[in-house]
Amino acid sequence: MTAFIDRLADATARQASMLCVGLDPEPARFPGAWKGDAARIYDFCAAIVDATHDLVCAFKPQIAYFAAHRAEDQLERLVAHVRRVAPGVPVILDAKRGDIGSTAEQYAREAFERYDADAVTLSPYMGVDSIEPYLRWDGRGLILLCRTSNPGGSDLQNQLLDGGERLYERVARLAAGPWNRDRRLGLVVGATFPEEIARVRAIAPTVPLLIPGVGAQGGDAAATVRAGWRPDGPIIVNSSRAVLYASGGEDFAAAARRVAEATRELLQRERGS
Ligand SMILES: O=C(O)c1cc(=O)[nH]c(=O)n1[C@@H]1O[C@H](COP(=O)(O)O)[C@@H](O)[C@H]1O
Repeated sequence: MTAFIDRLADATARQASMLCVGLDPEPARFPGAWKGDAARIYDFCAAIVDATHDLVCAFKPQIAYFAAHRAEDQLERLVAHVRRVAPGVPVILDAKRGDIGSTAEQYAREAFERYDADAVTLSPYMGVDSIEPYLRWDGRGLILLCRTSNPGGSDLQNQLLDGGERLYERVARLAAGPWNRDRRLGLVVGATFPEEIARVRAIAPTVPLLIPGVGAQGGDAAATVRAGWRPDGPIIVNSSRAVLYASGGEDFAAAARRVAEATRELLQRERGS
């Protein structure tokens, strides 16, 4: 299998996009007759995929939004749908897993076999043996939480370690160096913290950065590109709710496309400047 980082680079170049649309379906926010109907999760997400797949470098389904509604089968169908309509667009399964090796083997199987994801988000805090099982899956990407977008992310990730390095900086250094076999690792850094994005980019110049937090969380998309993008250092800027719920009406898919298009343009413009 081609490496995730190469598939991502292809999609970014072909679609001229650093935008990732996050698939976080909330039935309570579905339009019209679909409102509150968890059986429509696939239909809702497939409509978003159909409306945006030529504008994105990746899709990122968040597993909890499916599992909470016993809709894992709909997630499987959704990934198959992405494969059909947008075969070159990578799917990042946002699962934030982290466990001992034997359990991690099961999580890896879930992400890469059951859901056929190109990459998965992981917590790095159980150490290198907790991510090794995922590395056995040829070509798949592992994206480690580094400096998350939420306010409480500072509680632990900003702690100073012996030697003067912050915890998130240590994660970035490990992901750029000793842990990064075959360029398989990426890092999550929140759009809400552009200074930390720049710091992570300095430590890990070529590691792909998944950057959530633009749109609903108020992160600065332009500052994100300035801090994180390099010609040889890809960024994947995720927006979920701002795209999915751009309109609560029957025109939700067209409205999602408009927001995705505007966000893509904004990101591309900043890259050129
Ligand atoms: O790993 C993630 O994707 C993630 C990390 C992080 O630091 N912050 C963060 O918001 N996310 C996810 O990114 C998405 C953000 O959604 P919106 O705020 O609606 O764009 C959600 O699926 C979150 O679970």
